[in-house]
Amino acid sequence: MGTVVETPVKEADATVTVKKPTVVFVLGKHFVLALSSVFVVILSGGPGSGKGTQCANIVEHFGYTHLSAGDLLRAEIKSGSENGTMIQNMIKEGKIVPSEVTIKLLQKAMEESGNDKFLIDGFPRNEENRAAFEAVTKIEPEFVLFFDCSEEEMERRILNRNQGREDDNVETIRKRFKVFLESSLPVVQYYEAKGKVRKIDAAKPVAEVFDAVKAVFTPKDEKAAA
Ligand SMILES: Nc1ncnc2c1ncn2[C@@H]1O[C@H](COP(=O)(O)OP(=O)(O)O)[C@@H](O)[C@H]1O
Ligand SMILES: Nc1ccn([C@@H]2O[C@H](COP(=O)(O)OP(=O)(O)O)[C@@H](O)[C@H]2O)c(=O)n1
Ligand SMILES: [Mg+2]
Repeated sequence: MGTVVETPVKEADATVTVKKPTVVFVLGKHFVLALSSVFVVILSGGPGSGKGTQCANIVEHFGYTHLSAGDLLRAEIKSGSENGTMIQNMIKEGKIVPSEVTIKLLQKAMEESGNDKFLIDGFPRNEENRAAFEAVTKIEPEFVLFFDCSEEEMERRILNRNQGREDDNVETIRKRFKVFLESSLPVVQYYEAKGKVRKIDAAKPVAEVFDAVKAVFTPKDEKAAA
């Protein structure tokens, strides 16, 4: 994780170890590590556009840690957490879980990973997600990979996904498409205005999509040398 200087910080009777230049601040009664020195890439795109599939490829080739907001929320349901029922109902309805819940899961996963390069898949999904994440973590993504795919193709893929997901049915898919258009696309537009969006034609076969993804991750000087 780069050069790490460990500094003990004391607050009340809690002691945490901070890795510089990480910033620590207090949210409610809990310490929250703001991992402002990490390298974050956001993956956005409609449900079924292939985000998870390409994340697995990126992890293998470029050594990132993959954090899927949906996977973290599904694991939280399985863990028997007090928020489990609420999360399950939101997912069944295709609604976005309150940011506080998702951000805590993301932060915990980042802190436990031991890595400093993250793919954040399926987050932020609305303006509330984005603003809360930035306010709490101070993390600014390096870029946003946007997977562009037609609803027709995404629906076909989801109905063949076979992962036993409760939201992979026509009724919920339609709701998720609506949420994507109304709530998630504006976030992509926000990053677009900052010049951070790298748009990928995600309707192509997996290997071709990965070729396009690889080109985004490969530093320019390496591309010139190749
Ligand atoms: N480029 C592709 N072409 C065809 N099928 C794909 C492609 N990418 C992913 N899939 C399949 O489509 C389904 C949805 O992909 P997934 O990676 O779970 O998407 P997302 O995380 O964006 O919802 C999976 O069954 C996956 O195997
Ligand atoms: N930031 C997020 C991401 C997912 N979710 C919930 O989790 C569901 C599944 O998300 P996902 O990322 O696993 O879905 P896919 O795009 O992979 O199909 C969403 O439809 C939301 O109900 C959320 O509430 N907030
Ligand atoms: Mg996914």
